[in-house]
Amino acid sequence: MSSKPFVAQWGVVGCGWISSEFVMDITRPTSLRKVSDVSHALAAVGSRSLPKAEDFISKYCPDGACGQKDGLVDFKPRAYGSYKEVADDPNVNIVYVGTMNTSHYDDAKMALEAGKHCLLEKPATLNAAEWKDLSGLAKSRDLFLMEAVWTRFNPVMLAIQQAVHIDKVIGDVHVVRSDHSMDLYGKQPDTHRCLSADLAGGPMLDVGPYPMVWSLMMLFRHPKNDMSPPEKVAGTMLLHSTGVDLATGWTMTFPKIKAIAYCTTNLFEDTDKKAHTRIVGSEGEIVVQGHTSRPVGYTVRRLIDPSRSDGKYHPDEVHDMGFEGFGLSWEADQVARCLKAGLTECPTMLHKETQMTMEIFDKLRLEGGYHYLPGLERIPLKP
Ligand SMILES: NC(=O)C1=CN([C@@H]2O[C@H](COP(=O)(O)OP(=O)(O)OC[C@H]3O[C@@H](n4cnc5c(N)ncnc54)[C@H](OP(=O)(O)O)[C@@H]3O)[C@@H](O)[C@H]2O)C=CC1
Ligand SMILES: O=C1OC[C@@H](O)[C@H](O)[C@H]1O
Repeated sequence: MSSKPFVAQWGVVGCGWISSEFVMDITRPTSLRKVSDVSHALAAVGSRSLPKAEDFISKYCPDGACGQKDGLVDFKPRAYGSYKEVADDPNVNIVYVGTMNTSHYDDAKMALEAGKHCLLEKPATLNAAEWKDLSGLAKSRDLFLMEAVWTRFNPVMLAIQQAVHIDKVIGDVHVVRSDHSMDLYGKQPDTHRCLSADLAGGPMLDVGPYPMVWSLMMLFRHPKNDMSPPEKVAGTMLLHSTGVDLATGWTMTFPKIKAIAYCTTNLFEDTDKKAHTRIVGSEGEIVVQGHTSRPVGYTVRRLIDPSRSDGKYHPDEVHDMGFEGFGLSWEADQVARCLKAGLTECPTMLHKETQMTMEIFDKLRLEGGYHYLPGLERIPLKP
């Protein structure tokens, strides 16, 4: 006899684009992805404007999420004209923060102080000091907190991790090259959230987490690296007239496994969707397809004779793993499992990985000359 699934009861704050993808993904039937241990309910949606929250619910989730459609809970989603009311709603046990970078810290803190778990969009905070404070607050209250780096939970990422770490299909991994760039410069106004200093824009904070996640999942989390942080991190940044970065590149070394990551991001070009991330080992390479944040497949290219450097490969092994939806459901399912198990952090997206990422971004920003406008950081970096 199958037992009833655990239901995560979500409250969503911010009625923008990614929040709409999130609620549509938690509305998709869990059976489509063969999940039966957890489910999702949408308890509340909050916006700075009540009519916007009402419109959001009627457009994306009038009947709630999959758990409501399956009759697992009996409440409907409620609309609120403030974020605080979402956190205070008794049906909400976890708040999804889908607001601007500049209010992530405040919105997550508000949720935690209301006694609610929190899934916080990337970049988690503006600096490492803010994240340290938030993660300490979550721990002290025995609450779950996670930065929403959804790519970690994508089955393509997990299949490649298995192929590289366990099945060793490319031998010893030595190089990860990963890019996430977007063609926005000169095509969007400087008020766009990715170009604006008021909104702490720039590609490093916006899409830099994706080259980072490929590097961390392949190298930092390599069993032989034993979660040792990169020994050396070096970067270069090109600044926009608004003060945010327009292009940033950084390298990270992992000497325990003789590996290096080359990460890049800019606002001048759209990343090549057929080869955004390349993982190279002693016996071949893996080339990832799709968006850097949303991989949909990968190709394994095995060297015919790994002892030679003649560039001759066996025929490509193509793994097409396309899926329906945006791809946030796996992340939501994993968060629900963590809540069910009473965890305060997710084993595959640890607080210390967000901390390390924020420290690297702080270093790249300071060395690159990207300084936030006064007052944006709630906890300023120590000089
Ligand atoms: N995981 C992923 O794939 C993605 C993650 N993101 C992340 O999600 C966050 C939101 O991005 P996105 O959804 O694209 O942005 P949108 O502009 O579509 O929406 C952001 C929402 O933030 C709220 N908000 C709060 N303060 C402000 C403000 N001062 N100005 C404007 N909006 C404000 C608004 O909600 P309201 O008006 O309802 O209060 C707005 O709708 C970003 O931090 C981004 O990094 C973004 C895209 C993809
Ligand atoms: O996280 C993201 O992924 C997709 C991009 O389009 C978006 O700007 C970014 O925030």
